[in-house]
Amino acid sequence: MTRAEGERWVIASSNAGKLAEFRDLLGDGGPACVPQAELGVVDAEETGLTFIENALIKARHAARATGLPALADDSGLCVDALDGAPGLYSARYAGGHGDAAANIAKLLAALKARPDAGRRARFVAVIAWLRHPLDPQPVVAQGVWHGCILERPRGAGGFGYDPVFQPDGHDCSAAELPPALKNRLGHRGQALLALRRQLLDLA
Ligand SMILES: O=c1nc[nH]c2c1ncn2[C@H]1C[C@H](O)[C@@H](COP(=O)(O)OP(=O)(O)OP(=O)(O)O)O1
Ligand SMILES: [Mg+2]
Repeated sequence: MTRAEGERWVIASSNAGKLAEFRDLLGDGGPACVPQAELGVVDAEETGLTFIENALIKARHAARATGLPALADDSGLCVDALDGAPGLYSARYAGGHGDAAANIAKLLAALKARPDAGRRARFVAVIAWLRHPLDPQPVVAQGVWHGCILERPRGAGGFGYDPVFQPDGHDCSAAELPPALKNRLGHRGQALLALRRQLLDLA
């Protein structure tokens, strides 16, 4: 990212997989990006009804708690045959928060015996950046990654639903892709690229 040298942003996420991707995607030379937990920020309550609302809620919460510009990601997996579920509730699909194995088991059960056409899905990430908690002009960008849901998990990389998501154009799961390739192709990488373009336009 290209903002003033010496600047610090808080990354408003507690998800280790996302934080690792942000670290790689944001790279060196931009603002120092500090995960919210390192600054003592606890998770915001995700009360929104859309990815955009939740991304803004998380960014505003971290900006308020730290006094720093804040970057947040709200993301999820939307499955066509399930009318877009688990969607906004991807992290808590099976009840507890962030239990990837339980979430995957519930998803595979919901899609049991579905033919290929019913297994179309997309990852969606909305990233919001706020200068301060009352910033009236947040910068917001979305990324989408299309694919389908596999019949069983494959691979040990990535996080969340990656082992059951086969991106279009690839013969493997997202958890089997080299991390740099997932970052370049994936919803989060696409959203960050779009955000970066907007920030450059504002500079
Ligand atoms: O690249 C991904 N690969 C696999 N799974 C993914 C991905 N991106 C989002 N997902 C799924 C799992 C995650 O748990 C949920 C997001 O929920 P979401 O509330 O945005 O994140 P979270 O609660 O895990 O962390 P936080 O809110 O602190 O950023 O969607
Ligand atoms: Mg969350």
